[in-house]
Amino acid sequence: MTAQIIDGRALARKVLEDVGKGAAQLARRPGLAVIIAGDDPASHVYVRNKVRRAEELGFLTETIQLPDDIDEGAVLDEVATLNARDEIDGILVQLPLPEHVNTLRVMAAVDPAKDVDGLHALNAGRLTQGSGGLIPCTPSGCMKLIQSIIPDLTGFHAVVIGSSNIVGKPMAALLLEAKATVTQTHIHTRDTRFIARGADILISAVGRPGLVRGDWIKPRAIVIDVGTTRVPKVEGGYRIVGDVDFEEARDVAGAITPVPGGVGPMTIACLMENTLNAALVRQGELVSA
Ligand SMILES: Nc1nc2c(c(=O)[nH]1)N[C@@H](CN(C=O)c1ccc(C(=O)N[C@@H](CCC(=O)O)C(=O)O)cc1)CN2
Repeated sequence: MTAQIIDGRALARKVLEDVGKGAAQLARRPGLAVIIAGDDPASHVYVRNKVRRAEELGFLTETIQLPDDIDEGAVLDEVATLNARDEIDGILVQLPLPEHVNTLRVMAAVDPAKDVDGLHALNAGRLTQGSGGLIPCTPSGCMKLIQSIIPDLTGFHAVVIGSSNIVGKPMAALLLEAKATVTQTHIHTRDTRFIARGADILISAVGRPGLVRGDWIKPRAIVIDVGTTRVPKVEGGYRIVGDVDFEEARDVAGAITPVPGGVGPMTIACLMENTLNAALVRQGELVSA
């Protein structure tokens, strides 16, 4: 058996098309501001791609580039300035931040109504209660990918490998809200392979290339690979690899996301969707994201 490949680029195009239509209805174009601190090359690629997509949709964009040695107070000042600007609907602080800057304090400073990353405690809390709010982009994209294969997840067993605030935890909350039975693993979990083998839907969000082997996968399961690790090539440059051993997995799984071209493009599309939703709420067109 060869797994169906879930095409993240194609699904992202559809999401972006809908976002474009929604944005065209607004009196004022959505505004997205991105803060990036430091010189991490991958972060710069992601930010450039986000800004490019936003501009293609006609959004107002602004990138605030800060040095690696910026102090936390200065980052908080930038966030406060953006919070106060009416034409900015969405604020995104690219992660990781430099080590000396406390990520949770910066997230807490973002106006929850403009928190298009869904990482403010208020939005994270609303997600666990199923009471709306802005949802982190990668898990939101994963849900769309999963539901493109199984629209109704009631009673399916989902296993989430990884427990980060940005992917693992919100992913588990979304799956629970969709009535799946959820198991979450973390760094101290014993025998992750055994747990993974029980999954109808397996999501790996760890950032360890090749962690998930073919014998970790239940036959016909849906496999969502969130890993995007840059591995240097001998001839120079790099390639992007996921957490899943794709060649082994495709012989066992029912459907699988590729890396690249799976979750990554959906992350950016869902950021655009969140920015539109934040703009709709702020312009009084929607009660809640
Ligand atoms: N504030 C945030 N920081 C980070 C997030 C996030 O959601 N919010 N997620 C990741 C990185 N990320 C977005 O910022 C991201 C990663 C990968 C892709 C993507 O499109 N990947 C492509 C390959 C791109 C390449 O060639 O490098 C793919 O998988 O097809 C988009 C966004 C950490 N930080």
